Amino acid sequence: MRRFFSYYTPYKMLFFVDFFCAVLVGLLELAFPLIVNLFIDELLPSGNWQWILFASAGLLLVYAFNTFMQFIVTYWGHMLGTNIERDIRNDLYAHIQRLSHSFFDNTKTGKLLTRLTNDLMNVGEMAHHGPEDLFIAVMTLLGAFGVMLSIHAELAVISFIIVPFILIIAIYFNKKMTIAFRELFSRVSDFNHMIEDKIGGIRLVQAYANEDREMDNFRKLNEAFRATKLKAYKIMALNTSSTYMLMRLVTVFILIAGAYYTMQGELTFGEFAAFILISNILFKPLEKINAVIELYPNGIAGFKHFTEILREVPDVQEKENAVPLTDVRGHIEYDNVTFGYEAKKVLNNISLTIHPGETIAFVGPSGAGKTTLAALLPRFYDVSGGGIRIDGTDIRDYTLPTLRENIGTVQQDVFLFSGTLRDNVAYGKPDATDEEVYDAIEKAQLKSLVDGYPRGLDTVVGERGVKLSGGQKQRISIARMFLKNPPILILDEATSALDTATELEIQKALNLLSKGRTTLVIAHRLATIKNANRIMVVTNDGIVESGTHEELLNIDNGKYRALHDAQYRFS
Ligand SMILES: Nc1ncnc2c1ncn2[C@@H]1O[C@H](COP(=O)(O)OP(=O)(O)OP(=O)(O)O)[C@@H](O)[C@H]1O
Repeated sequence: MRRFFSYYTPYKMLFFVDFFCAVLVGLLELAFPLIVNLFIDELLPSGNWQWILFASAGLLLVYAFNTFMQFIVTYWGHMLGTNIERDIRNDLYAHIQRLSHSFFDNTKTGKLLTRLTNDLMNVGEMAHHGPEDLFIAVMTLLGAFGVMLSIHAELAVISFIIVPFILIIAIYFNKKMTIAFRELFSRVSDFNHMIEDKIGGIRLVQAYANEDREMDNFRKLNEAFRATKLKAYKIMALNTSSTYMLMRLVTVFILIAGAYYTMQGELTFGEFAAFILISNILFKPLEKINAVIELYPNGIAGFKHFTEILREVPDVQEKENAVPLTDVRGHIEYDNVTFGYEAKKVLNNISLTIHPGETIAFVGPSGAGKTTLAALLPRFYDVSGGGIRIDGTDIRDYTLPTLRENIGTVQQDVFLFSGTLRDNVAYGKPDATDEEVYDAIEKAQLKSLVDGYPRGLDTVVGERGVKLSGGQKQRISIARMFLKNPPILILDEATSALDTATELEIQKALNLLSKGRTTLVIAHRLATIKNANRIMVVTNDGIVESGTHEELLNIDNGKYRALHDAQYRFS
């Protein structure tokens, strides 16, 4: 709760103005019953029209003032809520961005989507309505009770006898609603995850003609969602209707007791009428309390989810005294490196040295750990044993952004953002000029593609680059790398999606790019890495062979030779 209230701190002024106006709005509602009292007991018997008009004008003024206050409460109150919602969302997104790859390996994107949208909207509503409505309600109840007391103490107490019961019922249902909404939240999250997954994979669904099966799954989830929602609404309906009944009991109590006291001469007709009207005003704060009680579980569940993610500590952390990685020579050492994904051990005591400017290729069977070996260098994951050094310093001693700025990775799965060609290429250097972007595009053999589009660099690539071919996407990621210009390169199957002719051209470009840079190449097609300074064969037993293409071919019964023979057997 302390964390929640800390979000109000920057908006103290807004909060107090909103609160003040809200209380005025609540209390000024009491003007009407009081004026009615005055009308019936004083003004009507006197027959003085001047006073009647004067009192009516006074009431009109109160209403005009209250209208203005209403505007402030509704607009500024929601401004407070939306400001807090925005701040929490910014904090959450900033934190999510800092989390490590392992978190994303194990977290559904749909869940994060729910956290960032639905959950926080509920938190925003609670932030605004929660304290404000409760406070208005309490103040209006106290104000009403005070006015009632000043008119007739006994009747005031009778009128309020039921109020505690209404509050007890509200608290009882609040507990039930909290549980129901927690379940509902989890369903929304499942739902978002499914939509994200299945709509993202719609091409696969259609290719396998699996629409009916997916529709069945969707129906089941949708039905579970409906059932959970209905459960929550049932509790809500029970709460609203029982509160309604109790509130109407208050009116009946006042009617009976008020009639009695009026007949006894303890109450004037005007006071009796005022009591009845105040009992109607009482409903408003009680309904507000009820509304907060309905809102609260949503908001609290949303905020709890937010704090859960905030408590996630990134596996990969920057040391306090980390230094920036600058003037990189590109000397890399893997020293007895051990690593595993959770329980699964992938790398065992790997040691290797890569000299500045060298191109080292990793080949070997699928799943042996080549990609993992490279992913440890930019610290997407941290080693569980041993260490990796760049230019003699452990990579954990460098600041994370400078380490990653100096390492460029062209991956097997190219991710393009929905946007233009320019946006995607310039992602490597957001402040790049058009000349620089064109230069990178030319080097990545993309010029003819860009020139072929009427809108050139402003061509929209579609979600995840769906309007481009695999080879084109790969060349865009290579163009990005030309712009980023890092001293250390990781090319993970960088040319795998290219036809042989384009591959040769790109290979030339990549050779140019890797000149003077330390380059780690992961490749299955041996033709692309023949000229590497050294080739390492990685298997489940670690690095089993190392040498130049020729040296490795000459090893009798060698693994590299076997891979080579298998690839060239039919050529
Ligand atoms: N994020 C992950 N979480 C858990 N296990 C993983 C993860 N990424 C890879 N693995 C596992 O680690 C092992 C090594 O995977 P890696 O991708 O490094 O192999 P690779 O040699 O690059 O394979 P390929 O040549 O097919 O790309 C595999 O068994 C794989 O299933």
